[in-house]
Amino acid sequence: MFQWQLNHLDIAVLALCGLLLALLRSSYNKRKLRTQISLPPGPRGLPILGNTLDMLWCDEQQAVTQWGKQYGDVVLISLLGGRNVVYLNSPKAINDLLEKRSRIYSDRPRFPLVAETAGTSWNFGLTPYGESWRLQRKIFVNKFGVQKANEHTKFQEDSMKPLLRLLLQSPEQFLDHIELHANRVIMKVVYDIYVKFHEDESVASLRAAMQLFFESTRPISYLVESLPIVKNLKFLWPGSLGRRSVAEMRRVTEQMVNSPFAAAKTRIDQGDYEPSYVSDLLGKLSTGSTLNEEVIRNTAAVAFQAGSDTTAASSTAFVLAMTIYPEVQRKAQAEIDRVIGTDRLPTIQDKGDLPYIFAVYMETLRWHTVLPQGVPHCLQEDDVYGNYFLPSGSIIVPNIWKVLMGILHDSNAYTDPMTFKPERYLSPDGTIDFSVDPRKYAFGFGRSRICAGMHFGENSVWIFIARVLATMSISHKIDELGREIEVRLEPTPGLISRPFPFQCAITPRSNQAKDLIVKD
Ligand code: HEM
Repeated sequence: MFQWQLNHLDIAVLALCGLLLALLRSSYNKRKLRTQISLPPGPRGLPILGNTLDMLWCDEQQAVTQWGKQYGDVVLISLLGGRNVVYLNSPKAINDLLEKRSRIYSDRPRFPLVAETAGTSWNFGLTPYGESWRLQRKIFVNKFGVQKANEHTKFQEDSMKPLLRLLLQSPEQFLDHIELHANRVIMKVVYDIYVKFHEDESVASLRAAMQLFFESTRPISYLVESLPIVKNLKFLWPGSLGRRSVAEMRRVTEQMVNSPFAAAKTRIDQGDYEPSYVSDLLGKLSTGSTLNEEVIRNTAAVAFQAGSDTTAASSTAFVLAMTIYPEVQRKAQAEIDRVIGTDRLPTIQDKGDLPYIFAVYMETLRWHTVLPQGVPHCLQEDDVYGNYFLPSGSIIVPNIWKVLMGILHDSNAYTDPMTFKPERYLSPDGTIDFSVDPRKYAFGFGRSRICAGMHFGENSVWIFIARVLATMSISHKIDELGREIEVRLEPTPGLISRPFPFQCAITPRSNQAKDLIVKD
């Protein structure tokens, strides 16, 4: 009988043929897919320019939401140079792609104008999915993740008193006070620097760098990548960028990254410091470790940049909501009075006993979306979703605002979405119903890219809400003719959104509340 014995060479040749066949088949399948299925729908673009002009001269959030209504859950637009931007407009599309397929959806696109003006290499929140990002995120999460967030609560609580005192003294400047407070918390925890005033030198560089950052992340930035000549046509750059020299813009960011770190280090060297993110990590430096001073300095600056404006924006949105919805304020204060009493301030330990306050926090995150379009992700491989082909390299934008304003219509959870209604999260027995938790969207997506400071941020915003409610009454400001000054939620445009400045009246709830604020 015929017998065929395989030697090592035959096996190797067979394995190679198998591999080749598999590669050919996969490439054939991909080509077939490209021709058989179509790109997602989207607004018709111009030849060569694609939808570039739409992106330059429109309110992006409005345009994107309109496209969502017209074209559905997944919308694609193309930019000059062939770059595709895919908008995800439903919780299902976001979950299916950014969560379930996070392996290939966790990269970041290049931010060419940020790279030009501020540099991106120091900021792991903007760097590509890879080893360096992984290392820095790990270090960061070790200090700010769910396990560690509670280690910072003491300062988050203590810093509320100086804020409440400022609100007593000059309530009309509440927006500045909230910003000072947010900066103060993050600067103390990260660098052990106590920010004294709103205009304090230590945060001036952050303010200037954030302005740069907002302007550099506008849609025009992708044009710089598609058409490098735009780099030299500075009159096309958004906001103030065109009027400033690149060297000056770089200096601002370098100052934000370097100055507080240097100040913290000097104090540590002199032995005159309290523990902070920087001192803890500097204490762990050892030869041969992947941790080094540069990584500590850069990740500290990321916390400073990502953690200030976001918490200030949410806290401000809460004050606006309380101005417009006095009945919510009354209910929340009644819960605090009932559970905590009036002779002490709530602490983070009380969170679980105050479900209505937690519902107010959740509704604050939903009602005003701080990052309405998240931070863009980037697709690393060609992919197929339903009947759509999604090309590798596409910029993927989760339309968080649309989702938080429109999702779950079927379950009635987010009906009447423009109204601030904490009751949406409460079960009939008064406990929280987490099935419609807006945190699933407000903090971004994918185990690897979800907000790395969400637990810390939650504690900051929650304690702000609870202590302001415990001690202050927020209401409409009255004008000279005795009329209420009308206010409404109008979000500022940009990557990080705040409510546009508004007026309100903030007064102590009672003499007892005042005593709690004033006494040490
Ligand atoms: C209300 C407060 C906050 C909100 C709503 C918020 C929201 C977000 C969102 C939507 C993202 C994008 C996630 C994605 O790519 O899908 C993000 C990323 C990030 N956030 Fe937050 N954030 C908040 C507070 C903070 C705080 C306090 C810190 C730091 C202490 C922080 C640090 C970061 C970092 C480092 C990233 C980038 C993560 C990465 O790319 O690996 N955030 N945040």
